[in-house]
Amino acid sequence: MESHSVRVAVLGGGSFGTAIANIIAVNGHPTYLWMRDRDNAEVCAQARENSKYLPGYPLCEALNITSDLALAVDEADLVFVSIPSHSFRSVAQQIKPLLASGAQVVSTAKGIEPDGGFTLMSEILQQELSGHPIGVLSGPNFAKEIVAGQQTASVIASESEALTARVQQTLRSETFRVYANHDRGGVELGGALKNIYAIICGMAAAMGAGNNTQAMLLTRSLAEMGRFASAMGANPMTFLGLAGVGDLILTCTSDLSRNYRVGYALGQGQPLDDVVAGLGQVAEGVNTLRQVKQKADDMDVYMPLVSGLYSILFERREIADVVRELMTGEQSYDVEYGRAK
Ligand SMILES: NC(=O)C1=CN([C@@H]2O[C@H](COP(=O)(O)OP(=O)(O)OC[C@H]3O[C@@H](n4cnc5c(N)ncnc54)[C@H](OP(=O)(O)O)[C@@H]3O)[C@@H](O)[C@H]2O)C=CC1
Ligand SMILES: O=C(CO)COP(=O)(O)O
Repeated sequence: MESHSVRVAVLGGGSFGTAIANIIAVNGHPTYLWMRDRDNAEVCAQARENSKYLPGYPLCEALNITSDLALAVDEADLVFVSIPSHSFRSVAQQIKPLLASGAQVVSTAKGIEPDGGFTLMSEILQQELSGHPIGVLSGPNFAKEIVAGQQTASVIASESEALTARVQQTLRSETFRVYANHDRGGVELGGALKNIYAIICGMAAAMGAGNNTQAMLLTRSLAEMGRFASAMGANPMTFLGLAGVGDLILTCTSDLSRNYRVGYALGQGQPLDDVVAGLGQVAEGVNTLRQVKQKADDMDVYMPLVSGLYSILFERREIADVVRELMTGEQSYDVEYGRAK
C-alpha cells in the first residue's frame, strides 16, 4: 500500500470538488483545486473558504486554489474531475495536452452527457484521455456533511487496482472511508439514476406522502434502477451497496439534496424552469431523466416511475393523473433477481 504523498488535482470549484480537495489536503497530499473563475479562485484562496458553494466551512491552509489549469494538472498523479455533466467533456478535452503520462483520472460527476447518445462520464474520460487509468467515485456523500466532518463512506470503481488503492489511500481519514468495486458502470449508473428518484420523492413529500408511500417509492425505485442497469450490462448486486441503495436513501430522504428540492418545489406547483433557475447549483436529475427515458424506450426496459415523471415534467401531465395510473397499473413481481422464469 502506498504511503508517500500523491500530487492531486481536483477540477471544479463547486461544492463537491471543494469538499474532496479539502479532505486530501488535510491528509497531507499536495493538492490543487482548480476553478475556472479567476476572481473567485483568488477570493477563495485569500478567505480560505468557498463562500459561493460552501459558505461557513474553513478550508485547509495547505490547499492550493487556482484558476491556472496547467498549474493544477501539470504533474498530478491523480486527477478528480468534479464538473457537472453538461461541461465534463470540454474540461476533459482541455486537460488532455496537460496530463502527465500515467496520471490516473477519476470522475465524481453523477450525470449523463446531454444529447450524447447515453454517454457516462467515465466513458467520456475513456474517449478523450485514452491510455490513462480511469475510475468513478460515487456514494452517499453530501458535500456539506463531508466538510462538516460527518462520518462518510464512498465507493471507488475502476478496472485498475492501482487506481482504487491510491484513491482509498489518499482519501481515507477518521471521517471518510472508501470501499472498492470493479463494476464501474454499475457504480456510475447508481449515482446518476438516484437523482431521478430523488425528484420523485421530493415531489411526493411536498404532496404529503406518508411513510408507507415513501417506503414504496424507495423500494420500487431500487427495482427500476437495478432493472435498467442490468439491461446496460452492469451487476445488479452493485445496487445493494453504497453507490446504489446508500445514495438512493440519502438523496430521496433529505432536502440537502438539490434534486429532492427540485421535486419538492415541483410538488408545490412551481414551474420546472423557475425551479431550476432558482437553484444556483446543478441538479443532474432533470437531464438524466431525459437521457434515461430515451434509453429505456430504446431498450424496451419497463420503468414506470421514470415514464411517469417524464410525462409530468415534459408532457405537462397532471401529477394526480399520473399517480392514479401508476397505482392502478399492472401488479407484477416484488423481487426480480433470481426469480424462476
Ligand atoms: N454536491 C454534492 O454533494 C455532490 C455532487 N456530486 C456531483 O458532482 C458534480 C459536480 O457537482 P457540484 O460540485 O455539487 O456542483 P456545483 O453546482 O456545486 O458546482 C459546479 C462547479 O462546476 C463549475 N463548472 C461548471 N461548468 C464549468 C466549465 N465549463 N468549466 C469549468 N468549471 C465549470 C462551476 O463553476 P462556476 O462557479 O464558475 O459556475 C462550479 O464550480 C455533479 O455531477 C454532482 O452530481 C457528487 C457527490 C456529491
Ligand atoms: O449526490 C449527492 C449526494 O450523494 C448530492 O445530491 P444532489 O445533487 O441531489 O444534491
